[in-house]
Amino acid sequence: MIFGRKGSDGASDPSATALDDQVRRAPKALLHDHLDGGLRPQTIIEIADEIGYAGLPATDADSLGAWFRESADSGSLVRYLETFDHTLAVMQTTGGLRRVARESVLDLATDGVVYAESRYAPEQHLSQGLSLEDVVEAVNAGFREGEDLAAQAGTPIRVTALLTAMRHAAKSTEIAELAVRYRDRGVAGFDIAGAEAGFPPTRHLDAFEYLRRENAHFTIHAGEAFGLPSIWEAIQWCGADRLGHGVRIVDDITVGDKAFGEDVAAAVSAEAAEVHLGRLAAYVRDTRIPLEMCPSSNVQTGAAESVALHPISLLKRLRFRVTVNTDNRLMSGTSMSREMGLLVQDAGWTMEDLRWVTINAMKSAFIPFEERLAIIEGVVKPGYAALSEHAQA
Ligand SMILES: O=c1[nH]cnc2c1ncn2[C@@H]1O[C@H](CO)[C@@H](O)[C@H]1O
Ligand SMILES: [Zn+2]
Repeated sequence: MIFGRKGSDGASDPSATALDDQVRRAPKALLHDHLDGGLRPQTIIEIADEIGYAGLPATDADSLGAWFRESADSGSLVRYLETFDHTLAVMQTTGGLRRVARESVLDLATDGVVYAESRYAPEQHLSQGLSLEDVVEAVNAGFREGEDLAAQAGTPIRVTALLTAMRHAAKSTEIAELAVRYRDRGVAGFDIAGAEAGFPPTRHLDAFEYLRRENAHFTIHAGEAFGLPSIWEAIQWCGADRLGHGVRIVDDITVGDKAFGEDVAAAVSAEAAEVHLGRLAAYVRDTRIPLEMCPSSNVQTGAAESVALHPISLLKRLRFRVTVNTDNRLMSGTSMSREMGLLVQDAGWTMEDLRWVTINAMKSAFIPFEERLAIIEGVVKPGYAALSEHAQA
């Protein structure tokens, strides 16, 4: 049982197990997953041992995994981000990067993910003397190894990298240039991440203008810890193709005569007819800007109250271009199956909803159109069709 559901008598609920199984077997697409937020605890321990890093807060895998989940649970994005010090510490060598990249592909493939964009900030992996190019090439090598092993295991997956620049730093143009240099070699786009408040995306306008001139793709973490101005800048000043999180777009949505936040429980279950979109929310929906939503992560950083009350359910009903993502599998103790299972269990989603968000994600991917279409038509649709035939049999 993936999600740990129990029936009211404490025994396993067989229908829940069947559903878990369906969700796990469904083909899944993932646009927002941080490479440095998805390590196996045991790997962190082993690499730390090899390189002599003595700073880990625990020395057995279970306690270390629990430490990450609990420390990330503070309700503050800034504190959440502090936990990355330990994962970054073991990702400073080509061997470490390659292993982490390979294992992340295998873990995603085992979970039924068929397409993933994995992001990381090359500038955070230079402390032991690697160059930016060394970092990208080590990660790419790990991704290719992971893809080969996953294909051999009968769980094929396509993985591509997004290069992130840290929003508090001043390397975004350099990283954008790196992303363009590697765009035909395993890198599909660019992102900015890190603490949001006080670091608006317009600080990095040069990088975004350069990427647009180069016909390159980028997403921006916006509307997570900070609200509408951040989303507006990301779209209207920077020209983001997609929004990382974007949950706070609901600040521009009213239900009846109330703001979304005034009565969240009523708002998430509102009928479309009662809902009014402000100009920015309408723009995001009209222009089909993809929202990379990460339910568990948002609950941990305080951007949402719970999965049941997460704005994603209203946004889905209003037919925004919603996608479901993991963000940081280690810090949230999660997987794509778990995020989707929670939406089913806590927010009433159906398998049809999961199929819809998966197609949304593939439509919004940064790989070329024909390759996206091949995965939608050749993998996602047949995979869901097989599941429903199996369920009816
Ligand atoms: O949810 C998030 N919001 C903002 N930044 C994040 C989030 N998750 C991870 N990172 C940041 O992105 C870097 C590169 O992967 C991570 O090191 C972390 O600092
Ligand atoms: Zn993120």
